[in-house]
Amino acid sequence: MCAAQFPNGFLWGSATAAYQVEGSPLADGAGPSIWHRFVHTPGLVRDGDTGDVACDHYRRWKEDVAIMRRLGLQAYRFSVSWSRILPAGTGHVNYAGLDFYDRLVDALLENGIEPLVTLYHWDLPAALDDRGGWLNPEISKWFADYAEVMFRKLDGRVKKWATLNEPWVVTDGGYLHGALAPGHRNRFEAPIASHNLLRAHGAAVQAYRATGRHEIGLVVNIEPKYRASDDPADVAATARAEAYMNRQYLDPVFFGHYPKEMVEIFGEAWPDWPSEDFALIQQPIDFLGVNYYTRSVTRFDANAWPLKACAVRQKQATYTETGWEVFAPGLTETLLWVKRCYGNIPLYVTENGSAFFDPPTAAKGRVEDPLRVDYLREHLGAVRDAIAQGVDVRGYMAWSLLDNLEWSLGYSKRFGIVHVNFATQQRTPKDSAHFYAKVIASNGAVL
Ligand SMILES: OC[C@H]1NNC[C@@H](O)[C@@H]1O
Ligand SMILES: [Ca+2]
Repeated sequence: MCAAQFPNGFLWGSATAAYQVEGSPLADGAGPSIWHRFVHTPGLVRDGDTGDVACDHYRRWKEDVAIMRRLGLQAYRFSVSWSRILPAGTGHVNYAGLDFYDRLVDALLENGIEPLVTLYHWDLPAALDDRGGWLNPEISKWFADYAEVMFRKLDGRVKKWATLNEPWVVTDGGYLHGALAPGHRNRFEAPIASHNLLRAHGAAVQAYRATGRHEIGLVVNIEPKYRASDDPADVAATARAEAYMNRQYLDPVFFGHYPKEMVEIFGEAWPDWPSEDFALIQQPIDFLGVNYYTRSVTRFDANAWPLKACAVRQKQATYTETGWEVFAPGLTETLLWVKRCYGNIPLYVTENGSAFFDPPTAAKGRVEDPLRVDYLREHLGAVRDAIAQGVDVRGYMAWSLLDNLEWSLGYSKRFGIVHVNFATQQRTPKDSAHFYAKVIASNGAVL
C-alpha cells in the first residue's frame, strides 16, 4: 500500500480568535465585550494583561495576511467580534465593524487564502451579559440575528462558517469554575448556559439554511479520556469525564439528547429540558471542527467538584507550558472516535498546537522552537493515520498563527508559529512556521 498521505485538496491553515489578536476593542464604534470587562477587573488575568493591544491585528491585518501568504497557508480560521458588529449585541449595526471583516476577507481571497469564520469565540457583547447573556433563553434569537447580519455581508465569499468555538470551555470556564469571562462559579447556571449555547447554535444553523449557500458547522474541543485503571470507580469516573467534556455537545447535536451521565454529575442542578429544544439543537451540520490539544488519563477523585474525576500525570511524558501532556496518538483516537460514534461527517482539525517557552530570538529574524516543531510533526502524522483509517478529515488549522492573549493566562503562554514581540509588534516566523510551510508545499509528503 502506498505510504499514507493527505488527500488532494486537503486544506492547510492556521487559526486565531478576535479578542486574542485584534486589540482596539472599542475602535470605530465597537461595544465592549465580556472579555474587555473581565481583563479590566483587577486580579483576573495573569500580570494584569489585557486585549487592549494584543497583536494589534485590527490595524496590522494586511501585514499578517502577507505573512500567511509567504507561509503558503491555504486557509485562515478567525472569529468575528460580535460587539464590533452589534455594539449593544442587538439592534444598531456598526458598519465600520463590518467593514473590518469585509476587507480582511477580500485580502485573504486576493491572496488565495480561504476564510473560515467562527461567529462566536467567547467575546459576548457586555450589553447582552447585562441582560443575562448565555443564561437568558432569548440569546438564541440574539445570536441568530447577529449571524444573519454576517451571513448577508460575507456569505458570497465565506464558504465555511462555524457557529461556536468550544461551548464546553465557555461553560466550564465562564459559568462553573469562573476562570474565564464572565467569571461565574455556579453549578446551577452552568447547565443553563451550556444548553442555551446549543440552542443558539441551532438557531444560527437554521438561519443559515434560509439564506446560506455553503457550509456551516460547530467547533468543539475534544479531550479523549483514558482510564487510569480497570478499577470500577476509575472506569465510571472516566465515563463521566467523557460525557461531561466530549459527549455533552456531540450527543445533543447528532442524537438529540444528552448523555445519561449529566444528571449524575449535576444532580438537582440538571434541569428537565423541553423536548422541542432538541429539534432546534439537532439541525444537521455540514462539518464538525475538532480542537485537539491533549488527552487525560482519568481516575476517580471524591474531592473533584462536580465530576469526581481528575487527571493522572504521566511520568514519561512531555508536557507543554499549559500543563498538557504531549500525546499525538490521542488525536488519531479522537478522530476515529468521532467517526465511530457519530458517523463519517466531514471533519476539520480546527485547532491543534502547543505552548512552549520560546528562547529569545537567537539570530535576528529566527526563533528556534524545536519542541513545537516536534509537536506539529507528530500531530500531523496522527491526522494522516486517521485519514489512512478512513476518517474524512479535510483540513488542519494550526493554533495559532501568532503568539497571542491566552485568555486568563495573559501573554505568558506562546502558541504561535509566528513570534510576536509585544513591545514592538514585530512578527518573526518561528522554525515551526518554516517547517509547516514545507509541509503545506508538499501536501504533507515531507512528514
Ligand atoms: O488554549 C489554546 C486555545 N484553545 N482553544 C481556544 C483558544 O482560544 C485557545 O487559545
Ligand atoms: Ca490543499
